[in-house]
Amino acid sequence: MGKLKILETPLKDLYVVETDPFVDHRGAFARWFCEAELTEIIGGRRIKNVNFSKTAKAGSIRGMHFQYPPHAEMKMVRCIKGRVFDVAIDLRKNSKTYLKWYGVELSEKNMKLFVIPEGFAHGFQTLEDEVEMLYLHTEFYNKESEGAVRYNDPSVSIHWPKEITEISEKDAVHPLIDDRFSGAML
Ligand SMILES: Cc1cn([C@H]2C[C@H](O)[C@@H](COP(=O)(O)OP(=O)(O)O[C@H]3O[C@@H](C)C(=O)[C@@H](O)[C@H]3O)O2)c(=O)[nH]c1=O
Repeated sequence: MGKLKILETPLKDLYVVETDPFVDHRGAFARWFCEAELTEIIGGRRIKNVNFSKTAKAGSIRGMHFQYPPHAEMKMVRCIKGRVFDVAIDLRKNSKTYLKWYGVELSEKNMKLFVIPEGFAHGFQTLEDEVEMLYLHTEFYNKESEGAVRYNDPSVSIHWPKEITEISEKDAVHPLIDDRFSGAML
Protein backbone atom coordinates (compact mmCIF):
# COMPACT_ATOMS: atom_id res chain seq x y z
CA MET A 1 0.00 0.00 0.00
CA GLY A 2 1.53 3.29 -1.13
CA LYS A 3 1.31 6.79 0.26
CA LEU A 4 -1.60 9.12 -0.42
CA LYS A 5 -1.00 10.99 -3.69
CA ILE A 6 -1.88 14.70 -3.69
CA LEU A 7 -2.94 16.05 -7.10
CA GLU A 8 -3.32 19.73 -7.88
CA THR A 9 -6.37 21.04 -9.73
CA PRO A 10 -6.67 24.13 -11.96
CA LEU A 11 -7.92 26.01 -8.87
CA LYS A 12 -5.28 26.98 -6.31
CA ASP A 13 -5.61 25.25 -2.92
CA LEU A 14 -8.17 22.75 -4.25
CA TYR A 15 -6.86 19.17 -4.35
CA VAL A 16 -7.77 15.62 -5.26
CA VAL A 17 -6.10 12.90 -3.21
CA GLU A 18 -5.66 9.37 -4.54
CA THR A 19 -5.09 6.29 -2.46
CA ASP A 20 -3.31 3.11 -3.44
CA PRO A 21 -5.25 0.19 -1.97
CA PHE A 22 -3.74 -3.10 -0.93
CA VAL A 23 -5.71 -5.75 -2.79
CA ASP A 24 -5.69 -9.51 -2.28
CA HIS A 25 -8.02 -12.51 -2.48
CA ARG A 26 -10.06 -11.19 0.48
CA GLY A 27 -10.75 -7.75 -0.98
CA ALA A 28 -8.98 -4.44 -0.30
CA PHE A 29 -7.43 -2.32 2.41
CA ALA A 30 -6.83 1.40 1.80
CA ARG A 31 -5.72 4.45 3.76
CA TRP A 32 -8.46 7.06 3.52
CA PHE A 33 -6.94 9.83 5.62
CA CYS A 34 -3.58 10.57 7.16
CA GLU A 35 -2.90 13.81 8.99
CA ALA A 36 0.84 13.41 8.44
CA GLU A 37 0.74 12.62 4.69
CA LEU A 38 -1.72 15.44 4.03
CA THR A 39 0.00 18.00 6.22
CA GLU A 40 1.04 20.22 3.28
CA ILE A 41 -2.62 20.78 2.41
CA ILE A 42 -4.38 20.57 5.75
CA GLY A 43 -1.75 22.35 7.87
CA GLY A 44 -2.84 22.45 11.50
CA ARG A 45 -6.53 21.90 10.81
CA ARG A 46 -8.23 19.11 12.74
CA ILE A 47 -11.26 17.02 11.87
CA LYS A 48 -14.20 18.19 13.99
CA ASN A 49 -17.22 16.58 12.30
CA VAL A 50 -17.71 13.50 10.14
CA ASN A 51 -20.98 13.49 8.17
CA PHE A 52 -22.75 11.05 5.90
CA SER A 53 -25.43 11.45 3.24
CA LYS A 54 -27.42 8.98 1.21
CA THR A 55 -29.16 9.99 -2.02
CA ALA A 56 -31.75 7.73 -3.60
CA LYS A 57 -31.98 8.85 -7.19
CA ALA A 58 -29.47 9.37 -10.03
CA GLY A 59 -29.46 12.99 -11.25
CA SER A 60 -30.07 14.48 -7.77
CA ILE A 61 -28.16 17.63 -6.84
CA ARG A 62 -27.07 18.78 -3.37
CA GLY A 63 -25.30 22.13 -3.07
CA MET A 64 -23.65 24.54 -3.51
CA HIS A 65 -22.82 24.97 0.19
CA PHE A 66 -20.20 26.62 2.43
CA GLN A 67 -19.89 28.18 5.88
CA TYR A 68 -18.91 31.81 6.39
CA PRO A 69 -16.18 32.79 8.88
CA PRO A 70 -15.70 32.35 11.79
CA HIS A 71 -17.01 28.87 10.93
CA ALA A 72 -15.43 28.60 7.46
CA GLU A 73 -14.17 25.06 7.00
CA MET A 74 -12.11 22.72 4.89
CA LYS A 75 -14.22 19.77 3.70
CA MET A 76 -12.82 16.42 2.57
CA VAL A 77 -15.38 14.55 0.52
CA ARG A 78 -15.49 10.92 -0.58
CA CYS A 79 -18.10 8.84 -2.38
CA ILE A 80 -18.41 5.51 -0.56
CA LYS A 81 -21.22 3.99 -2.65
CA GLY A 82 -21.95 4.61 -6.34
CA ARG A 83 -20.63 7.62 -8.30
CA VAL A 84 -21.03 11.40 -8.24
CA PHE A 85 -19.91 14.43 -10.22
CA ASP A 86 -18.49 16.54 -7.42
CA VAL A 87 -17.98 20.30 -7.84
CA ALA A 88 -16.24 23.13 -5.99
CA ILE A 89 -16.58 26.84 -6.81
CA ASP A 90 -13.91 29.37 -5.90
CA LEU A 91 -15.73 32.11 -3.96
CA ARG A 92 -12.63 33.96 -2.75
CA LYS A 93 -13.15 37.49 -4.03
CA ASN A 94 -9.40 38.20 -4.26
CA SER A 95 -8.62 34.97 -6.13
CA LYS A 96 -7.53 34.92 -9.78
CA THR A 97 -10.07 32.14 -10.30
CA TYR A 98 -13.00 33.78 -8.47
CA LEU A 99 -16.30 32.16 -9.66
CA LYS A 100 -14.48 29.41 -11.55
CA TRP A 101 -15.60 25.84 -10.83
CA TYR A 102 -13.90 22.48 -11.01
CA GLY A 103 -15.60 19.09 -11.13
CA VAL A 104 -14.28 15.58 -10.55
CA GLU A 105 -15.90 12.18 -10.58
CA LEU A 106 -15.77 10.57 -7.14
CA SER A 107 -16.74 6.94 -6.83
CA GLU A 108 -16.70 3.93 -4.61
CA LYS A 109 -14.26 2.45 -7.12
CA ASN A 110 -11.78 5.31 -7.63
CA MET A 111 -11.69 6.13 -3.86
CA LYS A 112 -10.72 9.73 -4.64
CA LEU A 113 -10.84 12.30 -1.86
CA PHE A 114 -11.77 15.87 -2.87
CA VAL A 115 -10.18 18.43 -0.55
CA ILE A 116 -12.13 21.68 -0.59
CA PRO A 117 -10.73 24.56 1.47
CA GLU A 118 -12.35 27.58 3.10
CA GLY A 119 -13.72 30.06 0.56
CA PHE A 120 -15.13 27.42 -1.80
CA ALA A 121 -18.72 26.23 -2.22
CA HIS A 122 -19.32 22.50 -2.65
CA GLY A 123 -22.00 20.34 -4.22
CA PHE A 124 -22.54 17.23 -6.31
CA GLN A 125 -24.82 15.41 -8.72
CA THR A 126 -25.41 11.70 -8.32
CA LEU A 127 -24.57 9.59 -11.37
CA GLU A 128 -26.27 6.47 -10.01
CA ASP A 129 -29.11 5.54 -7.66
CA GLU A 130 -28.41 4.90 -3.97
CA VAL A 131 -25.28 7.01 -3.57
CA GLU A 132 -23.52 7.43 -0.23
CA MET A 133 -21.11 10.23 0.67
CA LEU A 134 -18.75 10.70 3.60
CA TYR A 135 -17.52 14.15 4.68
CA LEU A 136 -14.70 15.17 6.99
CA HIS A 137 -15.10 18.74 8.27
CA THR A 138 -12.55 20.94 10.02
CA GLU A 139 -15.24 23.07 11.69
CA PHE A 140 -18.43 22.42 13.58
CA TYR A 141 -21.76 22.89 11.82
CA ASN A 142 -23.18 26.35 12.48
CA LYS A 143 -26.58 27.05 11.04
CA GLU A 144 -26.18 30.85 11.22
CA SER A 145 -22.95 30.64 9.17
CA GLU A 146 -24.47 28.68 6.28
CA GLY A 147 -23.93 30.19 2.84
CA ALA A 148 -24.89 28.91 -0.60
CA VAL A 149 -24.79 29.58 -4.30
CA ARG A 150 -27.55 28.39 -6.66
CA TYR A 151 -26.57 25.19 -8.55
CA ASN A 152 -27.39 26.88 -11.87
CA ASP A 153 -26.13 30.39 -11.13
CA PRO A 154 -25.33 31.95 -14.53
CA SER A 155 -22.27 33.74 -13.05
CA VAL A 156 -20.73 30.29 -12.53
CA SER A 157 -22.40 28.09 -15.19
CA ILE A 158 -21.61 24.64 -13.90
CA HIS A 159 -22.04 21.98 -16.56
CA TRP A 160 -23.98 19.20 -14.78
CA PRO A 161 -23.61 15.88 -16.62
CA LYS A 162 -27.17 14.60 -16.14
CA GLU A 163 -30.72 15.84 -16.25
CA ILE A 164 -31.66 17.11 -12.80
CA THR A 165 -34.13 14.79 -11.06
CA GLU A 166 -34.16 15.93 -7.41
CA ILE A 167 -33.07 18.97 -5.42
CA SER A 168 -34.11 20.27 -1.98
CA GLU A 169 -36.57 23.17 -1.81
CA LYS A 170 -33.83 25.22 -0.15
CA ASP A 171 -31.16 24.48 -2.78
CA ALA A 172 -33.52 25.26 -5.68
CA VAL A 173 -33.93 28.90 -4.63
CA HIS A 174 -30.62 30.16 -3.21
CA PRO A 175 -30.17 33.80 -4.28
CA LEU A 176 -28.19 34.43 -7.43
CA ILE A 177 -24.81 36.16 -7.19
CA ASP A 178 -25.08 39.91 -7.74
CA ASP A 179 -22.95 43.04 -7.11
CA ARG A 180 -23.65 42.86 -3.37
CA PHE A 181 -22.19 39.36 -3.06
CA SER A 182 -18.89 39.62 -1.21
CA GLY A 183 -17.68 36.05 -1.63
CA ALA A 184 -17.46 33.28 0.94
CA MET A 185 -14.73 34.82 3.09
CA LEU A 186 -16.49 38.18 3.88
C1 LIG B 1 -24.85 20.34 6.65
C2 LIG B 1 -25.48 19.97 7.98
C3 LIG B 1 -26.85 19.90 8.10
N1 LIG B 1 -27.41 19.59 9.29
C4 LIG B 1 -28.89 19.49 9.37
C5 LIG B 1 -29.64 20.66 8.78
C6 LIG B 1 -30.88 20.03 8.22
O1 LIG B 1 -31.88 19.90 9.22
C7 LIG B 1 -30.44 18.63 7.82
C8 LIG B 1 -30.18 18.47 6.31
O2 LIG B 1 -29.29 19.51 5.90
P1 LIG B 1 -29.11 19.90 4.37
O3 LIG B 1 -30.43 19.86 3.69
O4 LIG B 1 -28.33 21.19 4.34
O5 LIG B 1 -28.21 18.69 3.82
P2 LIG B 1 -27.37 18.65 2.46
O6 LIG B 1 -28.09 19.43 1.44
O7 LIG B 1 -27.03 17.26 2.16
O8 LIG B 1 -26.06 19.44 2.89
C9 LIG B 1 -24.79 18.98 2.52
O9 LIG B 1 -24.59 19.28 1.15
C10 LIG B 1 -23.30 19.01 0.64
C11 LIG B 1 -23.25 19.51 -0.78
C12 LIG B 1 -22.21 19.50 1.51
O10 LIG B 1 -21.18 20.01 1.08
C13 LIG B 1 -22.39 19.21 2.97
O11 LIG B 1 -21.39 19.85 3.76
C14 LIG B 1 -23.75 19.66 3.40
O12 LIG B 1 -23.85 21.07 3.29
O13 LIG B 1 -29.26 18.36 8.59
C15 LIG B 1 -26.65 19.30 10.40
O14 LIG B 1 -27.18 19.03 11.51
N2 LIG B 1 -25.27 19.35 10.29
C16 LIG B 1 -24.66 19.66 9.11
O15 LIG B 1 -23.41 19.69 9.03
